[in-house]
Amino acid sequence: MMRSKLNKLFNAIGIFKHPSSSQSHGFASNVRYERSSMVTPEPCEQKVITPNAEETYEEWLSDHPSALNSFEELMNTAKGKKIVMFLDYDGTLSPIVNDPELAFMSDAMRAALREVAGCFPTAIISGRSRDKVHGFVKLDEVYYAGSHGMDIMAPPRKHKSGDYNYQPPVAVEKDNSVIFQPAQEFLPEIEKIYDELEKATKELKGVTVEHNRFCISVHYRRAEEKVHSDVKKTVKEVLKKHARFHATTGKMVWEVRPSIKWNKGNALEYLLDTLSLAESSDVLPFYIGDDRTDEDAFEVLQKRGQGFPILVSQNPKETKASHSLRDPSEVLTFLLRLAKWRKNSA
Ligand SMILES: O=P(O)(O)OC[C@H]1O[C@H](O[C@H]2O[C@H](CO)[C@@H](O)[C@H](O)[C@H]2O)[C@H](O)[C@@H](O)[C@@H]1O
Repeated sequence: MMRSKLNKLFNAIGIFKHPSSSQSHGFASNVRYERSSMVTPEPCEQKVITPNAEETYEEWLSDHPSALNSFEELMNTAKGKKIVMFLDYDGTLSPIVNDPELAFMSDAMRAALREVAGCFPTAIISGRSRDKVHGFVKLDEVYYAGSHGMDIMAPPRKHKSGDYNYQPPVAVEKDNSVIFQPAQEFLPEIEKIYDELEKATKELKGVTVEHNRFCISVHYRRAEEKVHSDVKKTVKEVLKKHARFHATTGKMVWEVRPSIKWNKGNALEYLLDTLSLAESSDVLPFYIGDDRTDEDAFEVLQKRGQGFPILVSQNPKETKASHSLRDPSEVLTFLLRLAKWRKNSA
């Protein structure tokens, strides 16, 4: 009720067009290929500007209560359940900053994450390359899925054969872990696209291209507003030559990715499976994320009817998350409370 009222308001004032999230949803028993397409949302952040933003946020909170204020309630559900913690990186574990290379995680956040990972299986599912996010987080007790879930370092237990029709070209054991990379065959073309994007954006001041291994980010946070539409045109132009790829929008970024039906939601399911928890009725997954691509994982939890999808946002946003946290500092508090709860209940 409240949500639909808000949506009407947003539509009426022409802001906040929430796209269907980046890839198709549900648990893919196969990795399927999608027709290449550019998504249509404008390359801008989901900003909500209202005369009385705080009041609107309060209203939104009644639909997506703070995970901190609801902590006791959440933990009542958790009793006797196996908690698994999934987290996004940028905007969740680290604050959004102008330079993507400087999105460091605080020592306090690292310590909290280490605590949580000592209590529950913990995974980070990021749009960044797996190596880069590991470089920021620097914890070996956490599982990492990079490139929006297209590059997973899973626990040292192979998924049950037969669950996935698609087998990656290479599933290697490394440091006792399994690497799952459903988009491996796209790598040579990704290199070409990266070079083309670098060349095509060279003259666009403030625009940078980030190689995320199985996807590429074209950042325009540091570009003047008048350049934003040129960025979109450039990305579109480059993609015309690459029919097996498409682009989605994030926070001041275009993300170019292979058109396969594999997203953060699939990565979440895959990791649950490797933990032997996919079929378990007493698993309780949490997923905390701030961006559109996290909605795919929220939807998986919603469909499973298990666990808590938590959106990190200071603004009202349409989301499949059940709960919310305002910013990474609230994520930190939440992680600390969770670890403390575990220790007290053990
Ligand atoms: O899935 P995530 O871990 O949230 O990654 C999504 C993108 O995050 C990064 O970009 C965003 O954060 C940057 C640093 O705060 C910011 O400068 C940028 O404007 C944001 O879009 C990352 O650099 C991208 O490659 C990821 O795709």
